Amino acid sequence: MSEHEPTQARASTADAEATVGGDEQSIGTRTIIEARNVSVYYDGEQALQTVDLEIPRRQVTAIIGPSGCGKSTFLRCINRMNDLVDAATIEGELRFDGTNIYDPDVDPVALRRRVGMVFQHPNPFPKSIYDNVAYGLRIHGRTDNLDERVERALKRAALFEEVSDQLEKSALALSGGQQQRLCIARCLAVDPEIILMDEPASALDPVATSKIEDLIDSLAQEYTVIIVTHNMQQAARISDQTAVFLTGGELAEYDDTDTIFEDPDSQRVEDYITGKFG
Ligand SMILES: Nc1ncnc2c1ncn2[C@@H]1O[C@H](COP(=O)(O)OP(=O)(O)OP(=O)(O)O)[C@@H](O)[C@H]1O
Repeated sequence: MSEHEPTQARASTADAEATVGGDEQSIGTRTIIEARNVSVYYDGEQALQTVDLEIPRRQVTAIIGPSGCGKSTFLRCINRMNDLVDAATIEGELRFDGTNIYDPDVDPVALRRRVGMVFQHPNPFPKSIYDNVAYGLRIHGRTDNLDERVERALKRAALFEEVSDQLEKSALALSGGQQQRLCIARCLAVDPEIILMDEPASALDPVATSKIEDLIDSLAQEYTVIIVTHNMQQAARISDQTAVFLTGGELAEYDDTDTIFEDPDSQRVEDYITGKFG
């Protein structure tokens, strides 16, 4: 399928890199996130069940499943956003480049610079377009060549051409799709390695959605993208791997996207994919 050609090309690049430097390095190079027995509880109620999952670098991994099955919970584990939820407790290990991000000496703020996040509803600050993108750079004290950094982030988010002559305009005056690409630019400005996206296009119209999908495809050349989506066609179009969570927070199946959609292992996943429930 032609839609999948770019992803196949990315997979080959990752595999080629993975072979550099012997076995140990090859595993470390290809896998960026490794979840081992990750369980999450909210006030003692289990929302994720002993999830084991390895996410490869510089590819798009989709997380799908019915409402309430723990997709966002898993995504929020990867940048420790669940730390901000008092009711949440997490068990197991979640390794980022081999380091357990829940080790006591890991600084969640530093982690969140490396693992950026984009939410369902675009949430630009009530500031100018420029100041939105510069925000994280200023917080992290990276203000040298600020104009260049802002421009680069806007270009990477495929927004620069549309806003280059109005950088001082309020971000809130942009369309919903532009606001979402601005939020992606804000996230990219601080050079993350992973971008978490929680239904980034579900509040957008089809044209804006298609722009976000094209952008995700190009971002995966430089970044690891992990996206939660309710839209199965979207997962099939843009992702290399798909993880299917089912009710109760169980990871039912995880495989190449083509396999999940064309030849899933279990009847339950097939029923979900074919819309029998969910
Ligand atoms: N802050 C919270 N406090 C208590 N329970 C929560 C909290 N966040 C999520 N939950 C519960 O955890 C379970 C998983 O929720 P989560 O939002 O991760 O699911 P989801 O698959 O992303 O759902 P949706 O597709 O509807 O967004 C649900 O039962 C939800 O009610």
